[in-house]
Amino acid sequence: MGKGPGHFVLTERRISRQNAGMWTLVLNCGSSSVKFALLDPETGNVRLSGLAERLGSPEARMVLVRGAEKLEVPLPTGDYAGAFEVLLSELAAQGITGAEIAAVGHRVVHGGSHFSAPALITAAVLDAIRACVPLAPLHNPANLAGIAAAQAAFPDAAHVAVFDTAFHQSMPPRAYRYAVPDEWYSQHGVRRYGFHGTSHAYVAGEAARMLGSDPDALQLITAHLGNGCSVASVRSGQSMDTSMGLTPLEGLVMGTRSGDVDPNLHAYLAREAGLSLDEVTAALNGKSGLLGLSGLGSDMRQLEAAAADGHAGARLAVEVFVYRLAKSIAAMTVPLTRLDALVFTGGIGENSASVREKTLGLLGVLGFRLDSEANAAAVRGAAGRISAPGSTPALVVPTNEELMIAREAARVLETA
Ligand SMILES: Nc1ncnc2c1ncn2[C@@H]1O[C@H](COP(=O)(O)OP(=O)(O)O)[C@@H](O)[C@H]1O
Ligand SMILES: CC(=O)OP(=O)(O)O
Ligand SMILES: [Mg+2]
Repeated sequence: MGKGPGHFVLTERRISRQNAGMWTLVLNCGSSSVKFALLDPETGNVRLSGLAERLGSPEARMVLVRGAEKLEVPLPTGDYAGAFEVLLSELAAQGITGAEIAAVGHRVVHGGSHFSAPALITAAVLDAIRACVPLAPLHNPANLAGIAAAQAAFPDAAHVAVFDTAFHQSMPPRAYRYAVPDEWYSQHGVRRYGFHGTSHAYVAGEAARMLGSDPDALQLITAHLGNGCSVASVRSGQSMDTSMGLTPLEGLVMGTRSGDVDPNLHAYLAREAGLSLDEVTAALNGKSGLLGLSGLGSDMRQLEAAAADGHAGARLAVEVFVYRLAKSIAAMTVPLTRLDALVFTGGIGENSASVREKTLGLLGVLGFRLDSEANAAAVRGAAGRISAPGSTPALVVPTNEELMIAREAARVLETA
């Protein structure tokens, strides 16, 4: 383990920070992409960030962002190891050695019921992440491969897993239990886990700052609307309920995911269309949602433009997306005694004034009235209140999962 100045010294049970001011690398390894950011968890200052896409294909490439500069690098091997090699040489080019990376914070999608907080990655933690592979077959294997590649590339750093599910471990049984045979829960872990916890927690904290309130006194609904979408009910800084479930397929309409459907769908399509379980599951995850409804694409920007041009499928997709979102937001009021604010975040929540306007338009019953000017201004990273005076407050709060993961990783090191 690292012993030089500026390293975290890892002993079996203890870690001590020898030198502040080191960098934290945040990694979000998906099935075909790696997102990363090198930042200072105290200031949030991002030194370098990037995205490696189309891994596993000959077109694999990495886009590196240094300040205002963007640079595209091909990845001939197309794998995680190749992506880390490019990252290491880019760090070296910037005068940062791997040894200056004190911690690597890994986004891990599914932690099951094992984790209600981030964890220093040990053999036991890796076993627990592996045990959750059947619950997240698309996400967790990629997270594990990313951890292995990063441990090889940055052997002296402390590696910390930050789980999407952890924040939602505070949900009570009435929110996380499904009405199914008890042994499915007790023997197979069939329950609601919820995801995007890092983002829901971050924007709830930022909303409290914007409102000038104590987070412990606030009752919020947070809507994370990216490629994956979920809403959460957050009371006193704790998740009380959320729309995603056993897996990230449940709940809202998403880019390519269906969200809620009738649970008889698999059996019906097997009988009527001769589809296998795997084929239906793959279509519900990859060919449904905005893509399935529009027949055009999964990208909200593209669909809004096509809808404006009169494309019927795009119009329907946006309409169903918004209707289902509003319905889920209404459902998230149930654990609350009042609603202090609704918070929009994620690529769609932070940028689509039109989705926000339509959603609040369906939620007049909850006391929402839009401030159109403020709504139009809250785009491209601008935070703000988009509700009119006297309305139930609605806010736009840009998420920053990377900063939250970096802070969580730093917190694990400080308390270990
Ligand atoms: N200006 C915009 N107007 C509408 N939608 C937008 C805009 N900018 C980004 N989006 C949408 O945000 C979504 C991606 O969200 P993002 O949070 O970046 O995704 P991810 O979940 O992959 O991190 C896409 O549907 C994209 O079209
Ligand atoms: C868990 C999940 O849905 O993540 P993402 O939105 O990154 O796909
Ligand atoms: Mg995102």
